[in-house]
Amino acid sequence: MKYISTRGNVNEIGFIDTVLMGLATDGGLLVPEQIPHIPAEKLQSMSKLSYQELAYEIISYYVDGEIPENELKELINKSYGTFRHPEVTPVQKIKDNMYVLELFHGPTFAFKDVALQFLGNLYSYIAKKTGVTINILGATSGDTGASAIEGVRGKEGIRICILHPHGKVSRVQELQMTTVNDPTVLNLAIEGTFDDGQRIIKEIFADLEFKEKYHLRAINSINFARILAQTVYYFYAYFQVAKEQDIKNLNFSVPTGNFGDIFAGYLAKRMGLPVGKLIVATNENNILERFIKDGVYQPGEFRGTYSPSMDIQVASNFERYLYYLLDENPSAVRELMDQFKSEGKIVVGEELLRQVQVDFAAHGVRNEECLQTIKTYYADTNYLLDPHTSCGVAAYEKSSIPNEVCVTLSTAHPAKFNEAIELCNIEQTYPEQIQQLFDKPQFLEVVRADNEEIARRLKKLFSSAQ
Ligand SMILES: N[C@@H](CCOP(=O)(O)O)C(=O)O
Repeated sequence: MKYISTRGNVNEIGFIDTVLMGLATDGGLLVPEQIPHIPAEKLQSMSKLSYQELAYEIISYYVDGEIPENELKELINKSYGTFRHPEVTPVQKIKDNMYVLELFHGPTFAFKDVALQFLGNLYSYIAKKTGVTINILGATSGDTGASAIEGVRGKEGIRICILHPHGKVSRVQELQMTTVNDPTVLNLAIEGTFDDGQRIIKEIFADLEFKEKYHLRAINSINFARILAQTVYYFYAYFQVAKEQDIKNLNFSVPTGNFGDIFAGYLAKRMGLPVGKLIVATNENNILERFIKDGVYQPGEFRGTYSPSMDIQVASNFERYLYYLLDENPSAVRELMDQFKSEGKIVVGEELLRQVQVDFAAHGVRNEECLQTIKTYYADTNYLLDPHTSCGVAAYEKSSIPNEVCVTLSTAHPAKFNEAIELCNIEQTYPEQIQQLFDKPQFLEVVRADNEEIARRLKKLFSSAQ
């Protein structure tokens, strides 16, 4: 399997080099040259596998022999051995036609653990095998940061710097990241939004001399390994629901900000999984909803919401989707991305929009609607939704397919977002791992959202001895 850039100016590379490159050197995103297609009979045989066995099958298509079978299996087993549920990502039926895929049973209680436990172990494996240095730079709107730190901390030869928007993540998200006291971990709280952080890291990655000199690696979903690991749970969910229901195509409602999680579902569909509609659930930061409904991709004004992990304007993985929408034509992608840079928007015509709407539906959930959905579901089903999952469920309810079977991705545990839960007058019990965070000291520095300032901090962190 070879990987290429959505913008067409990177020579094809293998899986490990793709992981190490993160953001493509031409500014685009790396994608497989050809998406593998899994025949129906093979899918049938996969349906009985455990999560770990299934992960091995799916991931192997993309690793394509670069990691020996026993080592890849070991890496996968180690990654999912840290999950609190034997099924890793269990599916719960909430009501007729409505399932929730619980992705929050990993160490930091968010779906990011599914990919970042894997990526942390993968980086460690690559470092040991090849001797390369792994210095990670990432941006978070709340969940990726803690999950990435948890995925790599204590692993020899790995250092990590995470930017988060100061005061714009939940209390628990902040504590999960900033109570880590380790010289190899640097938390910078930037004065700005997640979009500022994501822009800064992309600009720093684009400085190829700096990237090479300091061995910068990515943990955000710009790294294809993130998408790949997230693809597995779409297959797993499909197989679990198919055991209970006679389904042909299964719909998924996906709370999304950076378009990574839903792009993983799109990839699963292109691999042959019978997926119906992918419902894009956003909050009031609804650039993706507007694109899917009207074909106009244009950032709006930042809105603080109860689902801070989705407080995102510019969705990184949108470019990967554009690449497929534009028939894998890198020049067309380049042209649109240049237009986005110069004019601040991308507009697609009616024909392309029709294609978009074949695969996707969308709903942007208002703040009040998010809280109301938490309250209603708690009252009716006794199931406590976190505010991101609540957006997913609300988007499903608003879509035109409420009589078809749908799985909503539950991206986080409600204990991470008590700010919203307490406004619903619901008292929750914190899991022990979260409760203990409240007594710990914090380690973070507040900095200006300024490339030079961040680069200065990085040089210091990445030049220090481990
Ligand atoms: N919602 C994310 C934002 C970063 O997204 P990623 O999938 O690219 O890591 C977060 O919680 O940090």
